[in-house]
Amino acid sequence: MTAGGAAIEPLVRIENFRMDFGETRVIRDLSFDVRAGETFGFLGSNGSGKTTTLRALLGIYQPTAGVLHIGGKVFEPRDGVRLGYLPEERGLYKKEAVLDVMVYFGRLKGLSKAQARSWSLEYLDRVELADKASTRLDKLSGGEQQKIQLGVTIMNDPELLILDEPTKGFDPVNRRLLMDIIEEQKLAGSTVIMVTHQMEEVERLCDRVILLKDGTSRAYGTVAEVQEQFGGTLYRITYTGPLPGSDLYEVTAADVGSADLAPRNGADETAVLRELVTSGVAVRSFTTERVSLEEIFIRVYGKETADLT
Ligand SMILES: Nc1ncnc2c1ncn2[C@@H]1O[C@H](COP(=O)(O)OP(=O)(O)OP(=O)(O)O)[C@@H](O)[C@H]1O
Repeated sequence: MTAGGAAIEPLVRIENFRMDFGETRVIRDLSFDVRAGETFGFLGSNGSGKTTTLRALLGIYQPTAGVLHIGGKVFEPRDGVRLGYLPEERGLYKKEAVLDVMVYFGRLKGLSKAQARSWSLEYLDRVELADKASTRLDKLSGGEQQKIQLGVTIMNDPELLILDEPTKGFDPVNRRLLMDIIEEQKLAGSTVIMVTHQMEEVERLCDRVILLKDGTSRAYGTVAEVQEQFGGTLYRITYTGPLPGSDLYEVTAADVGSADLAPRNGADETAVLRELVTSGVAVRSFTTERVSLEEIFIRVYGKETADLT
């Protein structure tokens, strides 16, 4: 709310979005918003409709029904917010030299040739590709090409950065480098929408998230709120002896002598511990952990979904 009490229009607003491809309904009824300045995690299993939603938001697909607005209106490429979009399908002009391709895109995005060149050289240095400036793009590895594509995406200092699986196919070191670059964009004030399957990236970067399932929202809110929706905490125990089932907890992970227990039916730490001891489990350690997004993801999309609600 503003000081005067008027609601602030979110930068992205999606309301009652529906998307059919012929007879197939991919998005059923999806509503969420993305506020200016936040980093928003767009999560869901393969084929749940994330890319479809982004394409409809950017006018690549015509929605079957619903409102998809950026900056209060339907997106128009050359009008409105400055956008950086890293699509799921990658591809740049592969027969040209890296620096030439970057400068070309910089010019398309409104930079002068000198600005595009100096920005690109600095970026190439940052992503450890300074020695590849004159190399043809198709001589670069897949990950190296992706670094160039991310550079092209962010070089116009976008107000809204939409990244469809930005770190897909990267090794851990380069993934961290890419995350650092995205975080810098966030700190510089960009609004970021990020599709990712990497929960540690979400926990590191995202202010709010949505989990898409069966064409609609399964969970939505800040990372802490989503964790709370899924019980908030779990109990990690080490023990000896058998571990019986109980109405007070669900075993969500188990190894030899250790297990994670998600409380059920309103049980708290004391109730779960008492239940374990009463049923003869020799508890060696008992700690309370915050349920991770990874765990939530598995519960929503894995075979235990039926036990959730
Ligand atoms: N143009 C299209 N015509 C028909 N079906 C489509 C089209 N585009 C997407 N789909 C279908 O819509 C569903 C959602 O696809 P989408 O690419 O949006 O999923 P996603 O959540 O981005 O998946 P992933 O995580 O695997 O990238 C899939 O079943 C896909 O086959």
